[in-house]
Amino acid sequence: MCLLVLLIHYQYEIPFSYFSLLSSCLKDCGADCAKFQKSVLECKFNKKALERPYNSPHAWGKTYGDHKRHLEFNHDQYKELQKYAEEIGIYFTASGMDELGVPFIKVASLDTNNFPYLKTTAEKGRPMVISSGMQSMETMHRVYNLVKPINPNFCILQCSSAYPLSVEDVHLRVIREYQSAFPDIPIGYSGHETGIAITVAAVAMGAKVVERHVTLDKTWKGNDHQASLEPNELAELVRSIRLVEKAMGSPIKRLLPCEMICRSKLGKSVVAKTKIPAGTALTLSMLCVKAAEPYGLPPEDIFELEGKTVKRDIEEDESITEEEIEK
Ligand SMILES: CC(=O)N[C@H](C=O)[C@@H](O)[C@H](O)[C@H](O)COP(=O)(O)O
Ligand SMILES: C=C(OP(=O)(O)O)C(=O)O
Repeated sequence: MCLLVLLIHYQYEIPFSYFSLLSSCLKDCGADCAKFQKSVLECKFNKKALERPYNSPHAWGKTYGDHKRHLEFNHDQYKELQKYAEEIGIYFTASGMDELGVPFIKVASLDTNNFPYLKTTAEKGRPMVISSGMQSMETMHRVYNLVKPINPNFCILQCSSAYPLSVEDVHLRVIREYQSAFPDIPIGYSGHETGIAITVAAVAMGAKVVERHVTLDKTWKGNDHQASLEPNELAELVRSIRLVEKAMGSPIKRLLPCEMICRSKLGKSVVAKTKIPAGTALTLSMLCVKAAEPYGLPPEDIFELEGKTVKRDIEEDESITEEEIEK
C-alpha cells in the first residue's frame, strides 16, 4: 500500500481561536499533518508589490501589504499552534519556514523557481515537499536537477494555482509526466478545486502526498475558502483516499479466492453438444460452452481440443474434463 501523507492547509483568515477546533477536527478526520503558511513579507514582496492596491472582495486591507500583514500569524502564535498539534498527535509544518523544527519543509508554488531559496532549503537536509503551481515542465526539470544532488529526500506535487480551480485546469495527467520524468522520487498532488473526487483520482494515479486546504465554512471571506474542504468533506476525503489506496491492490491479474463462489456458479466450461462415443476425434461442432457441473475444461482452450480423441463415451450436455481427453 502506498504511503500517503495528507497535508492540511489551514485558512489563515479564520480567527485564531478557531484553530484548536480545526486541529482536533483534522486529527479526527484522519489527516496526518496540519500545514500553515509563514512568511516575512518584506522578503517575499518588494515595496511596490506591498503598496499595490488590493481591491478583491477578499481583501483585508487597502494595499496587498496591509492585507497580508492582517493575515500573518506571529511567532508565538505559531509556537502555540505547534504545541497544540503536538498535544493532539498530528504533524505540524508550514511552507516557508524551518526555525520551528518541522518534520519536513513545504516549498510553496510561488517559491519553486526561487532557486537561491530552494538551494538553501535543500541544504538544510530536511525532507522537502515542492509544489509546482505556476511552473513549466522545463522549470520542474531544473528544480529536480538542483535539489536532487543536495537532498534526495523530496517530492514534487502537481498543482495549478487558482482558487477555486476549474476542472479543465487541473491536468491530472501531469502526475504521469512527473512519474516518468522523476521515477526516483514520490509524486503528489496539491489541489485547489472544489469537492473531493479529483483529489481521490490523483491518489488512484499514484499521488503519494496530498494537500488540500481546509476551512470551517466555505462562505467566509478569504481567497481560498471556496476551494477548501469543510470538516465533513475532509473526513470523506480521508476515508475515500484510504479506501482507494487499499483498492489499488496488485498489478497481477489472476483468479482470486474470493471469485471461486461466483466461478463455481457461473464460470463457463467446455460441454458436449451431442453424444460423443469413445475414440471420436473432436470437432468444434460437437462442443459448446456452458456453466456446467462439474467444472470442465476452460473454454479459452476449446480450439486446442479439435482433433483430440475422447477416452470414454460422453453424454450430450456433459462437461468435458481434462481426464477424458487423450494426451
Ligand atoms: C501560490 C500561493 O501562495 N498559494 C497559496 C496556497 O495555495 C494561497 O493560499 C494564496 O496565498 C492565496 O490564494 C492568496 O490569496 P490572497 O492574495 O487573497 O492573500
Ligand atoms: C501555496 C502553497 O501551496 P501550493 O503551492 O501547493 O498551492 C503553500 O504551501 O503555501
